[in-house]
Amino acid sequence: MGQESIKLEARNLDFYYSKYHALKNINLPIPEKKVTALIGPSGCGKSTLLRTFNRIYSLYPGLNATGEILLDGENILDAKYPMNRLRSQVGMVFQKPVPFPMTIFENIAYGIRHHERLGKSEMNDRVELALRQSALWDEVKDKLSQSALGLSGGQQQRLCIARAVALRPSVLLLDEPTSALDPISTSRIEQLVEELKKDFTIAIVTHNMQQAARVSDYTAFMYLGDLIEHDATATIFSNPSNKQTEDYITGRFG
Ligand SMILES: Nc1ncnc2c1ncn2[C@@H]1O[C@H](COP(=O)(O)OP(=O)(O)OP(=O)(O)O)[C@@H](O)[C@H]1O
Repeated sequence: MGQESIKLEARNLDFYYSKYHALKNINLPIPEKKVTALIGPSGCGKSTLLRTFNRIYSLYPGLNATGEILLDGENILDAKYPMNRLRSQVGMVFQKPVPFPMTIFENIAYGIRHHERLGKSEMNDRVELALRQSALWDEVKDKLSQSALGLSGGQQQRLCIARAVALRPSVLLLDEPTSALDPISTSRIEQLVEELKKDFTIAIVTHNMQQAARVSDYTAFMYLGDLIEHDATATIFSNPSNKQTEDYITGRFG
């Protein structure tokens, strides 16, 4: 690891789906304003780990995390950590873009209203900024009052990113954000991730190793609920220390 400051950090993190032990003693620092990729074969726990970072699992009974996840040094797993604050600090974007069945403008404004009261012109500015930050503004500025469902898949995914950044989080979690998209839309999202890391700390789950190599600064390789290796992306892809990591990145399994 370099000298970056650590924004988010899993410490001795275990996670259970009822009795199933899905994450085993995970220790992972996520440096600020960098991209950290989580990779590993299907079922290794990448999405589970990403979801613990915003405690989304706490919506479901029977799921349990132990250990700590520190966000700016505060443990977000602590029941006293306010969920509202967590939701505004840590934004999430899912695999399949799911815009709300509303106008493009309302898709962004809706979430903002849950957290803040803004006047009309302030709201307009915030919506515009979010759309600019997501590289969507030029394509939608003349149709903000049209339904978001009329956008292409790639545009819908950038709208979902806009919806997340509109709440001004410090961390963005991206769960296989391009796996439902064509190559051109994928490449736009990858460029966007490069831009977004100037303002946000990003963790991205991807099953696409070329994507991890292209977009991330750090890569964590997981296998069967264990974090096997975590290092600078260049090191993981050129000189991994662990044999399992090497086998995975060279395509020998997974
Ligand atoms: N809601 C759930 N209830 C029970 N077990 C679950 C649940 N969700 C995931 N699991 C199990 O936890 C393990 C990790 O799943 P997870 O989705 O985190 O893996 P992943 O690495 O993201 O896989 P993929 O690349 O296929 O999405 C798997 O064995 C999975 O079957």
